[in-house]
Amino acid sequence: MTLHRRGNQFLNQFSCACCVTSLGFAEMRKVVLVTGANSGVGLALCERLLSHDTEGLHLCLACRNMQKAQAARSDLLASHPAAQVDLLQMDTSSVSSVLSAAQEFKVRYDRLDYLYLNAGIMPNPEFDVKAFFKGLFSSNVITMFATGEGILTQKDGVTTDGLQQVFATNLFGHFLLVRELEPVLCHEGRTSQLVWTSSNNAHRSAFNPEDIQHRTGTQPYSSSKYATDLLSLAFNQHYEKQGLYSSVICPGFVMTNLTYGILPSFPAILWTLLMPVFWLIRVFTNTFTLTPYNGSEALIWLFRQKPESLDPYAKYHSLTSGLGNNYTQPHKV
Ligand SMILES: NC(=O)C1=CN([C@@H]2O[C@H](COP(=O)(O)OP(=O)(O)OC[C@H]3O[C@@H](n4cnc5c(N)ncnc54)[C@H](OP(=O)(O)O)[C@@H]3O)[C@@H](O)[C@H]2O)C=CC1
Ligand SMILES: CC(C)=CCC[C@@H](C)[C@H]1CC[C@H]2C3=C(CC[C@]12C)[C@@]1(C)CCC(=O)[C@@H](C)[C@@H]1CC3
Repeated sequence: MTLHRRGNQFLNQFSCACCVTSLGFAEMRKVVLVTGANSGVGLALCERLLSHDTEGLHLCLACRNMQKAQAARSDLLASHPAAQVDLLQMDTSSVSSVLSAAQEFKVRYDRLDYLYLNAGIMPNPEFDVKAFFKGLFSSNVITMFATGEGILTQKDGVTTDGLQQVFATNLFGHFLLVRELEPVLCHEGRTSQLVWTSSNNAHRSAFNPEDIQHRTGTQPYSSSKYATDLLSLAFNQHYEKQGLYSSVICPGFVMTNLTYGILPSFPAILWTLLMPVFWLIRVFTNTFTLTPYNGSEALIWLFRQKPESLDPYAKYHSLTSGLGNNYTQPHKV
């Protein structure tokens, strides 16, 4: 009951926004928190951050499953033994878990320089084979491959807090996290960055401001990503004067647990056999980044930028050329 009330209280704050260590000061390592860091794009980002700057960073992996988190930490330390890598238990779909993780974070660290809001799900996806083949022979074929538009729907669930699962996991838990971490994110004389993993699949048509959780539709994933884009814009306005900057990225189409789940009956070997087809498609659409390493390009690119120089109205895309070269390109949201 109490949880429901707290959830609702925060949900009200959220709606408004959407509709428009142990480390001491002596140690000046930048603190980076990554959600959904134990696999896919999040793990590749951690690896690349450590390759970029092993000594200057204090990395904190926020994961719901501590066994997977330990495995990811061991992998990272195997290639970067001098790195500082901590774990934080957090389930972004649960209000109480996010609140206690944020509390724990504030006890452990007194600063947060980069917050990567990356955890995400696309549960019970349904792939419309008929629409896919129709799309293949239409003028929209490139858009279909770049965005997945018109060929994917999902069946959503409800969390124990009474929120829609996709909304809670992809967006609301992250919203709550940012609000709770304000004291470590907003510091005078220092800037911090929020970086959201959004998607090309974010469609305005899927988002209904009267139903921000997408209780009644079949595209909760698209809706949650569109709301992510809106929220980032709103955060930029809200935190402008406090030195906190927010950006959204799309990693492109990446082979990860999330995408394997789209065709669950497809054995892993078939995905591997399809790789030459995907490389060919990449010649026509540079959004087929395919590997988590390539997909994390825009995330690492943003890490290297001065946040003041970023366009708050842009979505930064990880792209891979037909020849396999990675680059980042902004497109207006
Ligand atoms: N793959 C793609 O083509 C694209 C992906 N994206 C986005 O990229 C992001 C990363 O996904 P990707 O790397 O592809 O997929 P993965 O499934 O590999 O990674 C998703 C990560 O999110 C974590 N996660 C899921 N639910 C929760 C939760 N309730 N609490 C905490 N962590 C959670 C997962 O943890 P666990 O291992 O425990 O499940 C995992 O670490 C997502 O936001 C996704 O929407 C956007 C566009 C394209
Ligand atoms: C079986 C063959 C030959 C192809 C399968 C194609 C689709 C499974 C695939 C084509 C474009 C992909 C895509 C996504 C999922 C898988 C596809 C539909 C996403 C929707 C995954 C999640 C995202 O956030 C989008 C950016 C992706 C867009 C492209």
